[in-house]
Amino acid sequence: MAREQLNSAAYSWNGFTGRQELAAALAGHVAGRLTKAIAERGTGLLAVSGGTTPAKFFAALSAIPIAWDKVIVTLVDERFVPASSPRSNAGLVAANLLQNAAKAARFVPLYHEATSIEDAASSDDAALRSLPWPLDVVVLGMGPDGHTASFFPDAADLATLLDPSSDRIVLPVHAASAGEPRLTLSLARIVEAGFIALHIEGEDKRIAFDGAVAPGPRKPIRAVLDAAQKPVEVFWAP
Ligand SMILES: O=C(O)[C@H](O)[C@@H](O)[C@H](O)[C@H](O)COP(=O)(O)O
Repeated sequence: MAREQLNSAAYSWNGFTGRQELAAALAGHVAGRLTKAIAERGTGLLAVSGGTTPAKFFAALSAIPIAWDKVIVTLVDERFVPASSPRSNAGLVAANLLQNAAKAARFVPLYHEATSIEDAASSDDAALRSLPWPLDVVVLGMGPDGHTASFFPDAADLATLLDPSSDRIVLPVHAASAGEPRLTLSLARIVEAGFIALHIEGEDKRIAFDGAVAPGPRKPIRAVLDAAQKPVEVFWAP
């Protein structure tokens, strides 16, 4: 269990001594919340982030024998690349999460060929409306710059991405620091989730998180903490 628990109104800190211990604990929490959702409403809706951090957590979660055939997995955000690209979050999820018991889950990707990122976001927005919102579980990552999802500090139209009253599900993102155009869930859909986990590892990210919650210029992760309807559960290991 967590070695260090600090609470505040906006988040609960769960510190672990090792990354494998964190992965097992986070996987257990997510599996439990999905099982509860399935019992309450017949399905569990999970959104996960990509990047380099989640692989151990995905592997641990994939092996837990819950009713995966009643789980829908989608992405918090996606790079505007096909699943075959090494940059693809859909590819990361396919290789690490949709394995073992979790192979039975339904996966809803964000990327598909389109003439522009705006067109892709609009068609995603229409297509994902049929999912059983709100999210039951969302697992966020965070960059050293305090971005989460694809809410990059230098994103054009960042205010639209962070609008807690938005009725959008998927939005397009243009941000020089992102590497390529992105598709992202809106903050509004993220903060209404039943369980919001923030999975970060390493001293650099702990320092970045501490900086984001301290007084000062508001970083995107702080916008999520401020708007979340329940405390965000932070899972951190060195
Ligand atoms: O597509 C992505 O990259 C993610 O969704 C993004 O929000 C990620 O969680 C952070 O950038 C942290 O990435 P790392 O895990 O690689 O540090």
